[in-house]
Amino acid sequence: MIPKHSALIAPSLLAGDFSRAAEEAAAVEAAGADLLHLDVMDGHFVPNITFGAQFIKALRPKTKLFFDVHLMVAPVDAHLKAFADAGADRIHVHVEAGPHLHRTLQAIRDLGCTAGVAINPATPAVAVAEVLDLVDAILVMTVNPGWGGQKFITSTLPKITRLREMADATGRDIAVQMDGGIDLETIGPAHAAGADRYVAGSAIFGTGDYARAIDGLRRAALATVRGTGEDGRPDPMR
Ligand SMILES: O=C(CO)[C@H](O)[C@H](O)COP(=O)(O)O
Repeated sequence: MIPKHSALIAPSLLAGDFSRAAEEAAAVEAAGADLLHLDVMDGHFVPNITFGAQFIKALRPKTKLFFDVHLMVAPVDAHLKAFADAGADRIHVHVEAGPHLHRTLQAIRDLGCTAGVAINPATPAVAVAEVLDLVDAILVMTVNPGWGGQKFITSTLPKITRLREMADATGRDIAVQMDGGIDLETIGPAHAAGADRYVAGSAIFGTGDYARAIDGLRRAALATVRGTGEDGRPDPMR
């Protein structure tokens, strides 16, 4: 398969310095990031606890980056409005978080955000088939959610291709977004499999040069696409 899609880079603040969160957000914006990925963990759906809507609201005036909010939270419905009010542009919820995914995705849209459905490594692609009309992105977990700095699970690659095919079959422009263990080695195979946007924490915030890291990831992805003239920076709102 030759992906026709470009490569957007979404630094995950999870790997940044929380004591300087606003500076970190501004720094990746200046370094050429396409989106800012914000990982909200509840200590229940996943073992770790990070931050909530108040934190995101405080960050909102500090950067113009698209806020790509990943809720690893169950149950989630009662919290959606707080994240929309805080300034989320897209809210991803997990297919595994239940109990009424269709209602949850509709609620996100009714709040004025775009919706993404996140899918864990052990969950088959077909689990999202009935909600594709409600989402603008599929967030494919390429690690088990809960922590940054984990190893990319290569057995997720065939699922990326299946999800790309399912997304394209809708005739709508649905992003297929990788999350976890993305680095210079893994981004190429993920892109070749059909992904078009990439969450990267350690591979950006773990370096001393964010611009070089972001540019390197984008180039490494696009290098796998034969004949592309794309610059990798289309509209992140889609
Ligand atoms: O959702 C996540 C973990 O649940 C993180 O976004 C993800 O792990 C990114 O971090 P890294 O690039 O360091 O793997």
